[in-house]
Amino acid sequence: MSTTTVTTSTGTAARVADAVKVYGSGDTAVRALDGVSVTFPAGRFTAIMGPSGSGKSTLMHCAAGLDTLTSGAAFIGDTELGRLDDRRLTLLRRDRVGFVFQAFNLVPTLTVAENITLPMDLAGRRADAASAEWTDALVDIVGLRDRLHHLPAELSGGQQQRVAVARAFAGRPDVVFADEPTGNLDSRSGEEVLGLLGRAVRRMDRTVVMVTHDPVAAAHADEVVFLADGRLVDRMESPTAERVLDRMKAFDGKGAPS
Ligand SMILES: Nc1ncnc2c1ncn2[C@@H]1O[C@H](COP(=O)(O)OP(=O)(O)OP(=O)(O)O)[C@@H](O)[C@H]1O
Repeated sequence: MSTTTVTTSTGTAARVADAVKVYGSGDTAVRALDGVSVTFPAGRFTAIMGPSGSGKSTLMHCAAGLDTLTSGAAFIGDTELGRLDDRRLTLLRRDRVGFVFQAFNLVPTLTVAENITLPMDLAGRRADAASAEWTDALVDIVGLRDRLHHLPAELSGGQQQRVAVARAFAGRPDVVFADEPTGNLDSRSGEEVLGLLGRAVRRMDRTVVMVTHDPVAAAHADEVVFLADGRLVDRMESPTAERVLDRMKAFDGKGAPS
């Protein structure tokens, strides 16, 4: 089954070039990103790791168009985010980007089914037969068919996050950004969610970029990029939890390794 909608000619789902992000100004200025260039290839699962405060969330937010860079450029496909006005940026986020957050962020008054289709309903895309078929397939993939008419509060945390994963992929976005998606889950539910993200990439040609603290979570990715002090300091293909943990130990207490 080919479900890919938009990938670019370069096979790049998202990227940032010479990304600098400075919070505040003067003596209190914090350089959260200090010249990061990184590509997130289409059809791949990339994890972003690094010590606390290294700039992981800032990178994700700027790459996803949730925040703006101080200098440099961020692209979704071939579209440079800094060139879009607010309205076009909002539409791009709605139509081409999916999000999974640590806190699930489901709408409590909507059922599981309504939460999953919400982005498409907002975009007026529900009538499309292919979209309906895709959503139906997603419901099975995330294993929520028997919960479709429940409210989020009636689900476990793991089930709620699976709804959030289905919602993120529902509009067949170019890229899904996940910020600590297993941070609120026990290890079994976390494994289920990570397995889902991995299957979406490998079996359905999706693209995932995930920020995580957890080497076990990062091991589900095809590649890990490591940040330290706002800089990209390493990349690791085909990670294992053990190798990621070893790499992270090198950061302990001393920021970027020399
Ligand atoms: N809104 C903000 N205002 C000022 N400084 C900020 C803001 N957001 C982040 N920072 C600072 O920017 C740096 C990078 O923060 P960021 O949250 O991106 O790191 P992180 O690697 O995601 O950290 P963690 O793993 O602890 O979530 C930190 O020094 C942080 O204190």
